[in-house]
Amino acid sequence: MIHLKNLVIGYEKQPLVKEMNGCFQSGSLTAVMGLNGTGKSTLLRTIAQVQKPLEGYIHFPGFKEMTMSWLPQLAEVDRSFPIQVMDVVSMGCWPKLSLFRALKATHYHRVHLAMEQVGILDLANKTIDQLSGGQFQRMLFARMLVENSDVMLMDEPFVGIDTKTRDVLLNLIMELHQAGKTIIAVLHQTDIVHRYFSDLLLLKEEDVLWGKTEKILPHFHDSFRWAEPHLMVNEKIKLSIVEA
Ligand SMILES: Nc1ncnc2c1ncn2[C@@H]1O[C@H](COP(=O)(O)OP(=O)(O)OP(=O)(O)O)[C@@H](O)[C@H]1O
Repeated sequence: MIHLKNLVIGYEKQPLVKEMNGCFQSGSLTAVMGLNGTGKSTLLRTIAQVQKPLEGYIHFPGFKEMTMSWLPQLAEVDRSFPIQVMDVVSMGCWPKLSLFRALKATHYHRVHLAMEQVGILDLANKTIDQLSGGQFQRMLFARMLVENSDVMLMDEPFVGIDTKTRDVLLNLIMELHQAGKTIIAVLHQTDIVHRYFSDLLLLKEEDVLWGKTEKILPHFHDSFRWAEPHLMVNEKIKLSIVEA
């Protein structure tokens, strides 16, 4: 469980939203929504402990040795670095390796499997500057699969990618959820949140609403009447895992 207690997030002593209290249960699937600039990414960074809260704290009861991984926003990542796809995905093994220890056959097997799951095996030897947005996101997702952490934080996983990639990643998120991972994802797509995410944390100006999606989502529509049509995805999306 991830417990937020009187948590205030922000920068330079300026809070972004009201204090937060509540829990992400282990194995829960939570969407974080809100208008631009309300603090969604800041909340993820604070949970990941790369940023300090202004007030309050986060603790992790029930986890003995909790591991956490992070899927960054595509726009935040430097895509010009001269490195191959396979090397990026292999980085997912690093947190579990002691310093300077080489990858073993089992690690390579995991890397291979993850690239296969996201459909980028044929891109293994390409450098990352040769990838499309969707291929790049699949690669970052494969790295996260290799990390296999207890908690997975995803910052706008479906922005800047094609619908086919979105469906592949959404299927994998559902599989990870069924495997018991705790998933917290910043999302803008209300129909995906409505259909697939059981819990919703909604950041509104000066307010935080948190609970079951069916109760909270209508409040998002209140503040989002001007929702950008291109962010609303096709209702015909087919997900094998959900329909099985
Ligand atoms: N390092 C920083 N220092 C100061 N202010 C920052 C910093 N990073 C972000 N901010 C500001 O904090 C606010 C919240 O930013 P954040 O990226 O968390 O919002 P968001 O809800 O994720 O937005 P979006 O939907 O546009 O990604 C914004 O007004 C932003 O300009």
